[in-house]
Amino acid sequence: MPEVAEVIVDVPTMQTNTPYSYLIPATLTTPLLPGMRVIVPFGNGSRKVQGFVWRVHELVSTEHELKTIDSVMDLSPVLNQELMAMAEWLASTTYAFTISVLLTMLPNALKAAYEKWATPGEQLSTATRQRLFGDQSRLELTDKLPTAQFNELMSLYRKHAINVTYEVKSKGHAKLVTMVKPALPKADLEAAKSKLRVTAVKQADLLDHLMVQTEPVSQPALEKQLGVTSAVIKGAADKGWLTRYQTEVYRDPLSNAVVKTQPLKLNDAQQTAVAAICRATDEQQETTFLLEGVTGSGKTEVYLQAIANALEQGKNALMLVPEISLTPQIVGRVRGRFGKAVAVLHSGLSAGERFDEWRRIDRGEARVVVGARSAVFAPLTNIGVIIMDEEHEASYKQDDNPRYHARDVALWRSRYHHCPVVLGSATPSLESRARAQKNRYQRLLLPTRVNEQALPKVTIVDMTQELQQHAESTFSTPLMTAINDRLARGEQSLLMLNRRGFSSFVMCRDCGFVLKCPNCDISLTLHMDTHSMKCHYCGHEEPIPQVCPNCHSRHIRYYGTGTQKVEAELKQLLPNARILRMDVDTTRRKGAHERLLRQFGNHEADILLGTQMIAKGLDFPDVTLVGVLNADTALGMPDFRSSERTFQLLTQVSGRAGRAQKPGQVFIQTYNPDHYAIQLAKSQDYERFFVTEMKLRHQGNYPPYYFAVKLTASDVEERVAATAIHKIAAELQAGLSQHAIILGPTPSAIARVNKRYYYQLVIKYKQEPQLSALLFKLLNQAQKARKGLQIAIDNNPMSFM
Ligand SMILES: Nc1ncnc2c1ncn2[C@@H]1O[C@H](COP(=O)(O)OP(=O)(O)OP(=O)(O)O)[C@@H](O)[C@H]1O
Ligand SMILES: [Zn+2]
Ligand SMILES: [Zn+2]
Repeated sequence: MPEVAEVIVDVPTMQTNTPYSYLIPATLTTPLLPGMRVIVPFGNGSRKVQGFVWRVHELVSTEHELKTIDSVMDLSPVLNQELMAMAEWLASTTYAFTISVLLTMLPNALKAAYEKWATPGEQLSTATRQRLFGDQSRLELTDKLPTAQFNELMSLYRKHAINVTYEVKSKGHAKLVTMVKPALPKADLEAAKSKLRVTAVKQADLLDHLMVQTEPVSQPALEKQLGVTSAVIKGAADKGWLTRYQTEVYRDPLSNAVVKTQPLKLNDAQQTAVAAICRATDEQQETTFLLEGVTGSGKTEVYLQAIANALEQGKNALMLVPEISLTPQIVGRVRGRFGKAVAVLHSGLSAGERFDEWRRIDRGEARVVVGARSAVFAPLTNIGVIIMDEEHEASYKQDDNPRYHARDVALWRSRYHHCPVVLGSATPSLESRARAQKNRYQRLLLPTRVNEQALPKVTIVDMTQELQQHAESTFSTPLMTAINDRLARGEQSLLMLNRRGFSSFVMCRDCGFVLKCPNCDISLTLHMDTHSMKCHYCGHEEPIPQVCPNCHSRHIRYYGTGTQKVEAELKQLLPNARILRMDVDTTRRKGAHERLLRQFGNHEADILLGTQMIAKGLDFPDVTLVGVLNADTALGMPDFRSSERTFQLLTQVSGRAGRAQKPGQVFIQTYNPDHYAIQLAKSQDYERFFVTEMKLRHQGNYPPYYFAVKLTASDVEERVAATAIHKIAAELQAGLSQHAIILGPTPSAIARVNKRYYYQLVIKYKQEPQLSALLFKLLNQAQKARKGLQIAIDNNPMSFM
């Protein structure tokens, strides 16, 4: 009986959740399973696309004239049963298309790259053919072709004078290394050596080595060890002395040696927490724990011992941390405890490294996975515990399709594997803390720092008063005094510049003109390192203007407080201090982040000046001072979460001070000294903040009291986007209950990005059983209504902006 595969195809311009059916070729000998990648013909003509087998069924009589699968890319599924089941759930809860969910789960190396090839058609004249193709039978259509040639080929294509074919290329490839082993017994090698000319020293060395070599070694290692060239090895292979073969090796992203560590003796609170988590692992309970521990309370040690227990039970463990490349310290700690059993997944790896780590997990060779957001899709089986460090971090939510939150995926996997999840933080998200209040999550507390060290003393500096004394300075007198004290004592300081929504720009003093991006409604940012103006949204770049483009005045000035500018000011104030700067510019190169932290850890600098990057996870014993240069930037955002963000950030960064023997001190510079988020960050009183903020959320009908969905319509024509969002608003009004609240429609906070206009609305609701179906209906309608109009749905958005 012929079989049919239902395939989710990868056609970006034609989004659909419906699988397409294809005949499975009778010649295929291995079974075709869900989760395997295939190449299938699509549409008219010879276009080929990649797809994922979704289901397989027997051919039924109603299915005729099905196309046949072209080829199968995998011998076994690249997405296992768990991930395929999850994809269906994730697509429906994030309002994403199944294909984008499937692709998100895979490492980049397994995503298809498409190549376009042009071949001459029948109607093409010989002269044109000769001019365009020369002696070649086909040409690859890439943007590397000269524009004129590319355009000519395209117009010929429209006239059917040439054909265009698509080919699917898989980028994933294993790294191979040549191995060498002796091919003859010792006596024969001995005999070969005796026949050598006396001048053949290298060959003699090689034979000596082969006589004692017991294990295969890699050819490059052997060449290096004996100081011979590859020609010598090849010659030896030709003579039959040795055998060479290729074997697969993994690219190791963490070649640096790590120090092996032993479990620490836990304090009572840690002990209670570890015991509760271990019991849930052992009894296969899907408990969600909220591990609420002040900064420096030893949460990491709790994670490590919970993981150790899972491994002892023969199970595996998943540990999520925010933006892992930013916290090499944490990776070091996990590796130090579990060594080679650890795989690391994060965006700082090369595609090849990531692919190799992924395969080590897939093959069961790595038993502990540490990674950032997308590591939540690691193909780990038999999970015994899932850990999510700094669970309140916004980076766990993906702000692109599919707009998933890693916490939701972690909870789904815990139900699938019947294992506990540990959500850890010094400042839990309001949502999680509220669930603990209702006993949906089990709360575990680490109320004090290890060794009973006190939390650092926090001083609030009122910048409105400071400003009256010395107008131009970023640094207040008390903070400057404290920094000088640290320099005198040989202790270290962290200085944080809060850069969210805040950067250097150029303004004309005569007419007030601000240089803006031609594609987006946002001012361009000044970058001194590249001497250019850049758009942070679309990447547009242009030279720094010398005269005002508007009034031609020469009085054009730099504004704002970029980290570079603050660094320059600091150097002037403290010429003898050694300063390291950490921001997007100084950490762009691979490994730069790690290097900066290592230098700081080795006391090669007195001051680490950085953006939010330095706020979390760092554990340096000699840091006794933390300075926050501008606490207010997040507070100024018109968003319901701005107080929560501010409180979290200030508490986290304060927690970097005084973590070992020496007590810590913190200075927070602010223009809103009386704001409750700043006052409560001063006392580092999370529980009071929780109660205060919950009251306000209750009054304003905000999450976690209400659920929220944000809808955005965008188009290259403003009118189209605006009409679409108003139409959607009307349908929602009609389809939802009276209790649902719709905010908007309004233009989005940044109304134009990359030449597209954005309009949005937010739905707040408590219970709307119809909502999900209605949203899917609206999504499909809009997609059909006009090509290019895009509707994005963000379920539980991180912000309403
Ligand atoms: N039981 C223990 N005995 C001795 N030292 C410990 C113990 N537990 C943890 N520590 C040490 O205390 C320090 C702080 O611990 P850790 O970094 O895990 O805190 P944390 O709770 O994750 O803090 P943060 O939220 O600020 O990142 C670390 O240097 C760690 O090695
Ligand atoms: Zn732009
Ligand atoms: Zn001007």
